Order: sequence, then structure tokens, then C-alpha cells
Amino acid sequence: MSVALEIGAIKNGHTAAGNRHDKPAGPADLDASKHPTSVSNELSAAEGLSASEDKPPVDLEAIKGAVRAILQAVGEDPDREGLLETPRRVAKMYAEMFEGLTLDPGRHLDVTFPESYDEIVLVRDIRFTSMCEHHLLPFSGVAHVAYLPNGRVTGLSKLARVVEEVSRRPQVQERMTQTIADLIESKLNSKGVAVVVQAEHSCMSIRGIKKHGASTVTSALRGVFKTNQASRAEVMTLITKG
Ligand SMILES: Nc1nc2c(ncn2[C@@H]2O[C@H](COP(=O)(O)OP(=O)(O)OP(=O)(O)O)[C@@H](O)[C@H]2O)c(=O)[nH]1
Ligand SMILES: [Zn+2]
Repeated sequence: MSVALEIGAIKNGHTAAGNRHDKPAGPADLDASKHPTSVSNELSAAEGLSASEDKPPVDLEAIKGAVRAILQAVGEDPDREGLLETPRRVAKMYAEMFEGLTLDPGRHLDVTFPESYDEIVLVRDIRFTSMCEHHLLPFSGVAHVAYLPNGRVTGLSKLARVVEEVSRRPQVQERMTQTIADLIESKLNSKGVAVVVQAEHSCMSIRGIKKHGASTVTSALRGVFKTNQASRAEVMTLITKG
């Protein structure tokens, strides 16, 4: 697994290799039973959420209470008219932004079909917005997902669905990149997987160091894209130069 944290590195067509430090979260980590909830489906329906038995809702009441407490803590009056609905809105927003915690994105890759095509399949510029787990602020950008089929391929949109659902979790960009690559590698049994993610972190642009426009590039390589220099160069050229 290689990870590159560079400013604008993808423009120059290179990423730095690094070591894999911790195991990325896989489908097991997305087990809904690990995320107990206490809000009924009726409440979710009333809040405009798409709750169902296989997708338990987040604890909206707990979030509402917490948002109210934050408003009080910053010196606001949560009972003034303009803020009355804010806890409800924020709870609904978090339910949407963290939806991926109760979904298994790998399920989209369960259906594959035989295909003799044996060159790289690449879907570029899959737009996403995720949440930085350090500040709970969004990071947004694009994911490029490539794999080398091993006799079977998946639907192109399924790769984008995996990116979308993995992004709906609090996380760091490195782990998001690894999670996508590991899901594709395990589900498609492909000969190689390459995932490159480029994103701007609002915790770096709107606060703290306040560096607007700085982008972070991370990559996760598996199979021949990791072990074979020529294959790696080919896929990285396709990803960075289109
Ligand atoms: N590696 C990595 N770091 C991230 C990511 N998102 C945010 N961070 C960083 O997480 C770090 C948290 O640093 P802390 O010192 O604990 O928090 P802080 O005081 O808010 O840090 P500043 O952002 O420097 O003000 C910051 O350097 C962020 O830029 C990510 O996806 N990957
Ligand atoms: Zn952050």
C-alpha cells in the first residue's frame, strides 16, 4: 500500500511509496450491530430519513441534544427563533453524512459477469465528500479507481457506488483510500487494484493553517500494480494523465 500526502502531487504524475500502518476497515467494520441505535423508524420517517430494517437510523435525539449543548456552550441561545430547528437539521445532516457506517459498500460488487477483457478498467473523477474524523469537517474531491480483471468484471457504476458509500463515514483520507482498494481486491479477485484519491480538507482551508487550494493525494495499490513496476507505471499514467 502506498500513501502519498503531497500538495498538488498528482499534477506532476507521481506519488510517494509508504508503509501500511494499520488495517483498513472492511465490511466487517461496517456491521450495523456495532452501531446501536435508539430511534424508531417512525421518527426517522418523520425527519425525512430513508430508514429501513436493514439500515438502522442514527440516534437523532442524542445528536439533537448534543447540538443544543454546543449552541449553549458557544454562548448562543438555542431557544431563539433562528436556532429552534437547528438541532433537528444537524441531526438529519449527520444521518446523511454518516450513512456509510450502517451500510456494506462491498455488496455492490457481489454481482460480476464474465468478460475476456484483460486490460485495465479505470473510472476517473468520481466526486465525493467525506468527513474528516479529526474535526468533523468535510473533505471533498475525486477518486480514481482502476482494476485489472481476472476473468470477471463489475458494472462501472458499482465502483462509484463503493466510493460514495465508503465516503459517508468519519475517517482520514488514507483509510478511505485503503478501504476502497481492499473491497475491490477482495470482492473482484482482480489481478491488481489502484485507487488514487485527491481531496481538499476544509479543516485545512477554513480554519487552522487556512491554506485554501492545498490538495492531498493518497494512493492504494494492490496486486500487480504494487509488485510490477511496469504495471504500476501504466496505471498511474492512465490515472494522472487520463
Ligand atoms: N493524515 C491525515 N491527517 C488529517 C486528515 N484530515 C485532517 N488531518 C489532520 O489531522 C491533524 C490533527 O492535528 P491536531 O494537532 O490533533 O489538531 P489541531 O490542533 O486542530 O491541528 P491543526 O489543524 O494544525 O490546527 C491536522 O494536522 C489535520 O490537518 C486526513 O485525512 N489524513
Ligand atoms: Zn480535519
